[in-house]
Amino acid sequence: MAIATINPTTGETERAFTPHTAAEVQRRIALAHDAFAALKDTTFAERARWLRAAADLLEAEVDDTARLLVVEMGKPIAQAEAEIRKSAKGLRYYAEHAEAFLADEPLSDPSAVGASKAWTRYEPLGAVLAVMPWNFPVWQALRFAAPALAAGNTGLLKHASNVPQTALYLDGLFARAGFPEGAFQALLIGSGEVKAVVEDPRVKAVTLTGSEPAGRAVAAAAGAAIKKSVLELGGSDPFIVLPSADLDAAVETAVKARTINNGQSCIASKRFIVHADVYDEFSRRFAEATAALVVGDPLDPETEVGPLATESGRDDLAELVDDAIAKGAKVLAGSGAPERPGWFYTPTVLADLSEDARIVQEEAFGPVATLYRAEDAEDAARIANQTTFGLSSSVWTNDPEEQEWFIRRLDAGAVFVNGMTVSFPELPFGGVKASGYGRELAAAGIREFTNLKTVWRS
Ligand SMILES: O=CCCC(=O)O
Repeated sequence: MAIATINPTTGETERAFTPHTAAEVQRRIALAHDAFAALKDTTFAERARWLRAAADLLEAEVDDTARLLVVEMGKPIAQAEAEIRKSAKGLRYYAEHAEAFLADEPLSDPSAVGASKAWTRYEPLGAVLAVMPWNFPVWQALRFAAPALAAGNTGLLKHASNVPQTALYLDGLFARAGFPEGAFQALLIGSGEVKAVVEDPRVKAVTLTGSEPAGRAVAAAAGAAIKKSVLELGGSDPFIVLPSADLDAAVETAVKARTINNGQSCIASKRFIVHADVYDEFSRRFAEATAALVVGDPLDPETEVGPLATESGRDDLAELVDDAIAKGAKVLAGSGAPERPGWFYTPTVLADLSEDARIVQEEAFGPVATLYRAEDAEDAARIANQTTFGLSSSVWTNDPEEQEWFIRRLDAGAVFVNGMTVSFPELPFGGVKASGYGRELAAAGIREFTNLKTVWRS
């Protein structure tokens, strides 16, 4: 795939980039390696000051950067601004908390191990490679960068090929904020070059947010080199509605949850599993609200759903829908690409899916919802757990026992009760099953790329 900004609203190539040469990649890895030697001896306070300065820059430049996001990947402008502000918040969060998260932890009774004192200490690892996706091109990269840099690691960003200008913006951000040269750099390379970077002895670990095949390839390379990896892969998150739920809130949130970011979020609710007692009403209202969404130019503040980010993404989504319809699915709203330039897909609701429809198992990365009728809570949990994914989940019930039952029963990295699945700097983020392993954000996220060193003193 070419490294280029191709505007999804028009289909026009706005700017193309020459990939970094092998020599330039080597130079950048060396710089990241050398920068680590400097960064690991800086204090938490110094790194916190630079993280706050980076947050200030993000906020001051939000208008231009938000437009860049819209041009590169098509999300509605207000959502682009919100993403940048959330990223600034993430930087400030680690500026505030990194030192406490990585504080030494003494053993309360060192005599139990024959020591006068024993403790654990978190130390940074070195240069970490981050392979990041285009769907939240600032937030995803910075939720890696903030804890990594706060801990004293350096970062190398291999961003998605369709967001090169965002990658270059982030490449400059941390140096402008005061971090040592080389602390955070972008590599303009294709996915074929990633394995060699993972294998480079100066690169100590890798994190990837992206597709399952990409995750398998990167994890295999990291495993062969005995390096730590964190994977955040796809999801086909369930949104479960039970009879005691507040239906108004559930319908409103369901529409937002499925179509935020033009339907391209790993933790978007994708499968709507509704108890038979409320199925007819929920599905009617959900389909009506989906059909009423304003689809259009993402730079227009009235637009609720813009184009998909890539032509291939739009075509893959259309294939999934066509396959489901061919196998008997009922279309309650939308379906098909509208007649206009760019990579739009009409927000769609499908019901009565055949078990062998691909969309029942595969992730629909766009504004397409599937509806399932559940006979009871047990049936709802069965449907929710039937995919290979396990990223997040949302369950709507006002019965406290039912809430607790679902928290235990859902195979997912997170359960949101009566709310939309969202990431927060304060909460760990990650999945189980084919959605990946390891955690980003919160204390767990900063500890992933550290050496937990045990110290024993006689
Ligand atoms: O695409 C993954 C979700 C990103 C997020 O909302 O943090």
